[in-house]
Amino acid sequence: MRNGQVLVKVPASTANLGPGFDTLGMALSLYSWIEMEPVEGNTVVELYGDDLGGIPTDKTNLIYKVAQMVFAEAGVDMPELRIAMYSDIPLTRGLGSSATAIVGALVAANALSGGKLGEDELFQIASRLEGHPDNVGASLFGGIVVSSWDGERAEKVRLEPHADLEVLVAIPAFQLQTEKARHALPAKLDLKDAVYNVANSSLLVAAFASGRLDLIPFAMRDKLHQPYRAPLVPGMSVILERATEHGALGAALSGAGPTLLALVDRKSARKAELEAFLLDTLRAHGIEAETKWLTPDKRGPELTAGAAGNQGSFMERIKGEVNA
Ligand SMILES: Nc1ncnc2c1ncn2[C@@H]1O[C@H](COP(=O)(O)OP(=O)(O)O)[C@@H](O)[C@H]1O
Ligand SMILES: N[C@@H](CCOP(=O)(O)O)C(=O)O
Repeated sequence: MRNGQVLVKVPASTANLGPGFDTLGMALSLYSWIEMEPVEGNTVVELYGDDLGGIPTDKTNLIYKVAQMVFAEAGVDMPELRIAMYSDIPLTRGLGSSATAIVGALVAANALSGGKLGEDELFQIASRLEGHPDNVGASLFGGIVVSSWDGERAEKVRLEPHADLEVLVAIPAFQLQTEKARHALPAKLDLKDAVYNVANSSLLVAAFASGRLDLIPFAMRDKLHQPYRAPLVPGMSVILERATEHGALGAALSGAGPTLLALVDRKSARKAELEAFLLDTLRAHGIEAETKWLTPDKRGPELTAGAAGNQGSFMERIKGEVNA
């Protein structure tokens, strides 16, 4: 067991990117910070940030439970822990907050147990815990991650995002549990719709891999999950249909929603128009939302090791990075 603290900065993620349900993920420049250190006495979980209300601060916390799994897997005795977390990622909005917590806990606990588990082992555990590999893959490897999980093993290829890709998200003021949005999906699909999605998801991956941003408007269309989730997010159908008329390369529900996401060419002169279109459309459907301009995160988790009993508060240690 390593002494001292470890601090991990983990990116948020957007899953699916339209047609790539449970397969495509992209890391985003919106972050959570998780600090972990073994302590004498009892485990404490400190949560900072406006949006973390309701998350348990005892040993039922997801981060603690994931750390427990890592220590068991690495064959190391479970220590009592001090866990601190600050997050700029809104919870339950389709920006992969649960994946971020899982990945941050895995990376931090693995570092404390001497780095016994490799990246692939962490990816397997994370996919199993999350139940799909798209968000955890993006948060763990950064960039755009194409993954496939058969219920036992996940494989992935990471793609470097195009330098001109920018991302606009409109985050509605209401929460939507991923589980609820998964229950809105049908048990069976029409063959025509399945073919449509296989084709578009494959084309989208090829477009990302070859830098063909011009193919995004065509390839980002989906018939597998978004039509069924549309009733859960008023205004979503209009945004998905018409965002390209307002300067987007393509638009999608981010993960299971309710956040809506538009891919944009960084050089576009129509960013203000697009942002107004998203906000006005949601407002016309009775939904207040907040927009953020983001970029794809290319680094994945960033780990810093500090000394035990570091001076200053957790927030002082990450100050300067938050909202940077
Ligand atoms: N830091 C955290 N500690 C504990 N649980 C968390 C943390 N972050 C997220 N979660 C759990 O994940 C849930 C959100 O996951 P989910 O419904 O998949 O939405 P999303 O991942 O899109 O934000 C939260 O309601 C909470 O239970
Ligand atoms: N592929 C999943 C992605 C869920 O992402 P989240 O960020 O909403 O948790 C799905 O579409 O259900």
